[in-house]
Amino acid sequence: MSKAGRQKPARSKRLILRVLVNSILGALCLFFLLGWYLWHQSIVAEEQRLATVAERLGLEAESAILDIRGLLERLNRADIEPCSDLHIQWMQQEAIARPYIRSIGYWRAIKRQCGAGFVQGAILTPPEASRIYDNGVIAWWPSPETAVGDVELFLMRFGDHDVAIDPRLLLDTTALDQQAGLWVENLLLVSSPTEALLPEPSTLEPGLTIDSDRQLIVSRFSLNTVFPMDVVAVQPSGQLVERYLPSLITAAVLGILLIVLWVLAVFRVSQRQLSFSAELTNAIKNGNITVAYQPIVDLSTGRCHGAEALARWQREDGEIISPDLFIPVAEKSNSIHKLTLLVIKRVVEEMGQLLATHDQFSININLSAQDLEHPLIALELKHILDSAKLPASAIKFEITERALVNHEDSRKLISKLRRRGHQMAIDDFGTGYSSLSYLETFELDTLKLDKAFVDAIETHAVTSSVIVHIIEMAKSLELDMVAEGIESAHQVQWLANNGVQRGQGYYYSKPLTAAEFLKYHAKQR
Ligand SMILES: Nc1nc2c(ncn2[C@@H]2O[C@@H]3COP(=O)(O)O[C@H]4[C@@H](O)[C@H](n5cnc6c(=O)[nH]c(N)nc65)O[C@@H]4COP(=O)(O)O[C@H]3[C@H]2O)c(=O)[nH]1
Repeated sequence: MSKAGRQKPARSKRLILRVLVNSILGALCLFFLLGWYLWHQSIVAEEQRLATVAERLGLEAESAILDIRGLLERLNRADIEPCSDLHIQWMQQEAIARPYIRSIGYWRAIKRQCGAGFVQGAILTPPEASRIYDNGVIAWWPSPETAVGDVELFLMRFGDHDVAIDPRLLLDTTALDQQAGLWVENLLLVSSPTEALLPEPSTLEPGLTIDSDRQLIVSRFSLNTVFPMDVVAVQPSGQLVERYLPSLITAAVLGILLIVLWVLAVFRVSQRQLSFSAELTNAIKNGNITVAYQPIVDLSTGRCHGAEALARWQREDGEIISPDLFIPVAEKSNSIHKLTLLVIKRVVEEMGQLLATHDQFSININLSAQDLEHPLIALELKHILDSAKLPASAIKFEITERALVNHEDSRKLISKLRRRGHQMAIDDFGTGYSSLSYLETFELDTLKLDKAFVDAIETHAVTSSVIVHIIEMAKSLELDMVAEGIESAHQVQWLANNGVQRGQGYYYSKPLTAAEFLKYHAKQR
């Protein structure tokens, strides 16, 4: 093996490196994008959590105030002797049923006459009210004058009754790790914890605010049923990091692990593919491609009139690779043109003598789509045949339907080659997308019936009826027909009866080496 053959080409190393760098960059982009998305989602979830806390606390406070107002209305409406035993007993029951009510009192004009609850009697007689609302509610903000023990109560009077509320119990922050406060008209009624430094609601927009100076997320929830109330809940934004850091670290570790696995997989696959492709390029460069010949036989006489040249690649380790595998790789790596030229040269070397002495004998060579677009192929072919003094009729070309897709280039080359005397066959017809009208626009001589249709002869497969149509079509286009993949005498009979002139297949012979084929041909005489 040549030195060039042993060395992995620098080009493929560069390609692997490029694929690796690209896949690492791609994976990193994905990683950071995903990280950013997760982080963003965590912030949104956290903000949502805080907003929900503020809303829940606000709604609970509001429901207590509404409940109190309803109770006061009921007490006012009751037809009962004020400050009678029954009245006091009723107020007592209502007071102890609600944890936030310290006392319920009965007023006449500006004086509390009697009361019940934890603070009994008429002791709560604070001076001037803080607010008188249009809805009839009169409020006293918590102050030393409303204090009972060390708790300053919030008084709310409606009609002849009032209620002393322990504001601490309007804000249930049990099991919360946020700080919160309840305001009635910009007056802080209660906060939890008591020493919490909370921003005034008037300084905040309703909803969420990020206080980046103090590194806080703040949520304000406002209500205005009985009187204006606000709940402000606060949490340090650092808590977010604390809460989500462990799961983010786990995700990052998993992500890095996946990236490593992904890059390794990409590396292995590209290394395999590129080394396969590089190995093939070397094999073509070093001429390590052989040609097998499969006889093409006249179906009625059984005589061999030609052969199809089929490329073979035997790797270093002796493994024979099917052309179905390496032809697409050669096409992708742009070495198909060199491969085609190599096959043409081999055919001329190995079959030149036979072709020169048998003017009815010809060899079919496959052209790929890229060959039809190559600007030099016609020139190079002419040069090879002229050097061997062979006429153009000695070589026929097979093109697949796929190769006809880029039809302008294909049409030009087909026309040029035919003018020189080469015959053109369409291969694998019926397996692609050609229609009859499309086919008509090309100058062709032969139609090769694909093995799939031959296999289906006289079976119930759908393809068995298609072959009849393809044969009719070939006849109407005046194309010769060669059937591929014949494996039985029955198929030969059927094809011959239906007007197919020639065929190839294991029934006659498998593809042979050059020496075997020359022997096979010699026996025909
Ligand atoms: N089971 C079965 N198979 C049969 C029978 N008779 C022939 N074959 C196989 O069918 C394929 C016929 O070649 P194709 O249709 O041109 O299909 C060819 C052709 O399209 C492509 N190919 C082969 N050599 C070249 C080449 O030099 N250049 C290009 N561009 N393509 C090539 O590779 C394809 C596969 O080639 P191969 O593997 O050699 O496979 C060959 C042949 O070995 C049969 O009775 N039974």
